[in-house]
Amino acid sequence: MASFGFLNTLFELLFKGLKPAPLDIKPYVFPPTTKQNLEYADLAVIDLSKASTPEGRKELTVQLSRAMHETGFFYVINHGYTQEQTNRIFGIANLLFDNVTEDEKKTYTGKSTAVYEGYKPKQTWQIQEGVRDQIEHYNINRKIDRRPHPEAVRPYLKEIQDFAYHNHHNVLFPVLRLLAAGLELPEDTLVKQHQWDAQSESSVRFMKYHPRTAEEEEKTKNVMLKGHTDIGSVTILWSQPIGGLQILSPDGKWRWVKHIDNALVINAGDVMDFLAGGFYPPTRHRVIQPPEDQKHLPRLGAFYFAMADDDVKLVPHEESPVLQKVGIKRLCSNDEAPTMEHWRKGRTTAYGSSLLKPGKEINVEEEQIHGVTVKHWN
Ligand SMILES: O=C(O)CCC(=O)C(=O)O
Ligand SMILES: [Fe+2]
Repeated sequence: MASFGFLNTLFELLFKGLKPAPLDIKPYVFPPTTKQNLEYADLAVIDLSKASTPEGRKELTVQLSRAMHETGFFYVINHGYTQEQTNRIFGIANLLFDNVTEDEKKTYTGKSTAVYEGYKPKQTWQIQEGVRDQIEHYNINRKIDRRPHPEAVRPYLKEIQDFAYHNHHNVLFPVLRLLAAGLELPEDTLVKQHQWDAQSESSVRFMKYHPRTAEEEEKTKNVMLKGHTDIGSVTILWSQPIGGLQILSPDGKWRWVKHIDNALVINAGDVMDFLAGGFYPPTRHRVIQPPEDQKHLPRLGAFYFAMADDDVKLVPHEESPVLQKVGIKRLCSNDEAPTMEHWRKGRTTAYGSSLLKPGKEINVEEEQIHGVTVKHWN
């Protein structure tokens, strides 16, 4: 036995000696936050570390369900990733845009119109007056080995997989439990509709907004990503210092979302509206040109877009005592309700390419997806 131990140690020493140095990446340096005085939205800050005790969960349920019901956006802090881990994810994200040739990007560009996979090149979406977007994104299903990925990120796939897992289990699940508790439903009601192992498109997305020409800015009135609601149930946005994200407050005013170091910005999408019978409405938001002192900089983002499992029928949880009290706001009848898969395909295929019709409200355009009116804000 002893000699085996010795051989093992010798082997390990030799092997370690031959192993390449740990792979390092150029750290992504976050630019400074804006010095401009902007009108910021007043958003609740949820300390997720409190979710580990029953008393903490009680407190968070009230705080979070009110934020989701009234504002639709909130911050999460103490989510379990350190600032260093977050910085590293942004460093890896940046490789996908800066360290991959245009040719290789073409190879990994998503071919499907019904799901985002791989790259979405710039200029695929209509914004206004013939101007198209300057946003690149790279979308990765949480089961990251479902597709191959560009060479530049292959050494970091484990970290991207861990990132997806962390978003799903350590952020999405606690949030879904608190949202269910806010509807007085069993804690796991929404978690069961978002299973890690189910067929679903819950995905990581890295995005890069490139600065635009003065003409593009003028024609779009500085809108980089039109006002919209998200397709899925919950969106987790990893806060980064370049401004531009705005939410439409209930008083009809667009307000900026302020950056908080290593915080998450979380919002509900259409699917939460369906499942919660209107109690957690999807938040209307957009991205405009960053403030004066940042507008020359590219804007890098990291997100987790959670969707329900593909086979989930998007009907409200009528059994909720809260919904029975306040009433259900239906988007369609239960008979006509789409499944998650139908909704995703309908929304993704139409996004940025369908012909929008003027809506009833000013500056609002509309389209019909599976008989449900979807609005876009200018
Ligand atoms: O870039 C952002 O801050 C928000 C992006 C967004 O709203 C989206 O991709 O749905
Ligand atoms: Fe969005």
